[in-house]
Amino acid sequence: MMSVRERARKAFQATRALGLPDQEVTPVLEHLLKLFNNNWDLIESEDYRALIDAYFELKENKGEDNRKNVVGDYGESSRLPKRLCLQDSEDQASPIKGSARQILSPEEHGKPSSVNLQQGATFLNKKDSSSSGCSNSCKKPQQQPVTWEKNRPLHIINDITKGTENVKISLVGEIGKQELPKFTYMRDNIIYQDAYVHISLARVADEDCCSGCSGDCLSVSIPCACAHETGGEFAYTTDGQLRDKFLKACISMKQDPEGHDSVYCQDCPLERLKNEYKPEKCKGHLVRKFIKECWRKCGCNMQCGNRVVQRGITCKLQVFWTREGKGWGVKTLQDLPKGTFVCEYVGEILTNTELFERNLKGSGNEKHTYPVTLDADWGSERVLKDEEALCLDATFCGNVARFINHRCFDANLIDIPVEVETPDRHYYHLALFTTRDVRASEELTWDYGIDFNDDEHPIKAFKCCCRSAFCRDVKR
Ligand SMILES: C[S@@+](CC[C@H](N)C(=O)[O-])C[C@H]1O[C@@H](n2cnc3c(N)ncnc32)[C@H](O)[C@@H]1O
Repeated sequence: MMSVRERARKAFQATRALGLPDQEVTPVLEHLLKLFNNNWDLIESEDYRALIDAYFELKENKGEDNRKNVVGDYGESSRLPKRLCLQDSEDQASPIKGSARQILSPEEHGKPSSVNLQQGATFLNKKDSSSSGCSNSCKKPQQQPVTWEKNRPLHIINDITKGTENVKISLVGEIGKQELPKFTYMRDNIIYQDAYVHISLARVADEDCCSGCSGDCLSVSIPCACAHETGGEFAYTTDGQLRDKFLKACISMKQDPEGHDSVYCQDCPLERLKNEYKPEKCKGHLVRKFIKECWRKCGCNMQCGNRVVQRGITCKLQVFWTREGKGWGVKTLQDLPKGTFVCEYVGEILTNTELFERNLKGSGNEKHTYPVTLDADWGSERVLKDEEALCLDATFCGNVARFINHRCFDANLIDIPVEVETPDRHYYHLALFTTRDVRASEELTWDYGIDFNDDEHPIKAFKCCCRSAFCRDVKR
């Protein structure tokens, strides 16, 4: 059991990470403790969400000049900050639900009383500059911590994962301002219909696993067969981060694709989609670096250091509404060192043809799109059959990664292919790792690798609002 002193120290550590001065946080903390009957769990839940929101609400209400009177601002009222309106998806147990219900008055609760994340989302993208309201003249080289600006009631879903992940992932929006996302949360990829993904132990050759190992493969002096893919050295360090050299090579490949090897399909599935009868020549696919994780045929245990992605999300993340016209986005609620695994991009596994057919069924006016092509193996010698040219589509079913927005060139995440269950490279996992140290409350982004000038691409590019100094969407 942590002492009060220790708990207070941790609370200040969290607020300091956001740049909030201790002397201003102290009275807010004291007030909330009184309100919550010294229940520290309520202060600590959601990464000190109640404390941080109370602080910002007060600041916004009173303005810079009145900060010194912070204690008096709450007076003896037993109200929660009105921006805190807590909701759960119906089958979730929220740590603050009981207390929130007791404390909030009906008008403070706001309108909606329950949230369902249902199926039935939209699909295709539209180059819609009017709704985004952004232009490339508003560039900033660095991503900034995300905080709430306006004094509006907040809408919080305690856990969008409905208990399927190791950690809860909350969603925060402004009531009445934006529609809640409609999709089914899924922790793992699932085949939609025609995709050929053959997972069988018989397909895993002896040289593709380490049946002779035991315990943790990273703790032995001579790396086992599972390190062959990454040049005889595991991709991970014993701290669970990506090895710097490996990460650097992946980033360099992403940032300078022309300077790296590409392979060309004999009959490119992407070109076939653009023009079935007269496909153009393959434009090339980058030869990607793969991570290979130990799996079921390996002798090591689940805690083996070479099993990171398959153990799932461990970082504290939050879905929030972005202000730049990108829709929902994801931020981290904790500092993340460089090379940290954040999450996998999860969706339905579709063939490219199925994706194309889905596109045709859509209205063409959908604002956001969620497909990612699994083309890291498309350039191998053989011709890919249709059922082997795959993509992940998170439109209807997916995990938190479906909310992560794009940033050109200097994104703080990078996508890396990961082999887990099958050595067949037309199916693999796509994992997102930090490219640098990321501070708590920064928005997480990855470079989707979009060519904003490719007007022929079956999925139209959006108007980019990434604000990177290196934004590639310069034409418009
Ligand atoms: C995978 S989703 C990301 C989550 C999405 N923002 C949402 O609200 O569900 C991709 C879509 O988000 C939007 N988006 C992502 N990054 C963007 C950016 N840099 N600029 C503008 N829109 C962006 C685009 O509409 C894109 O089709």
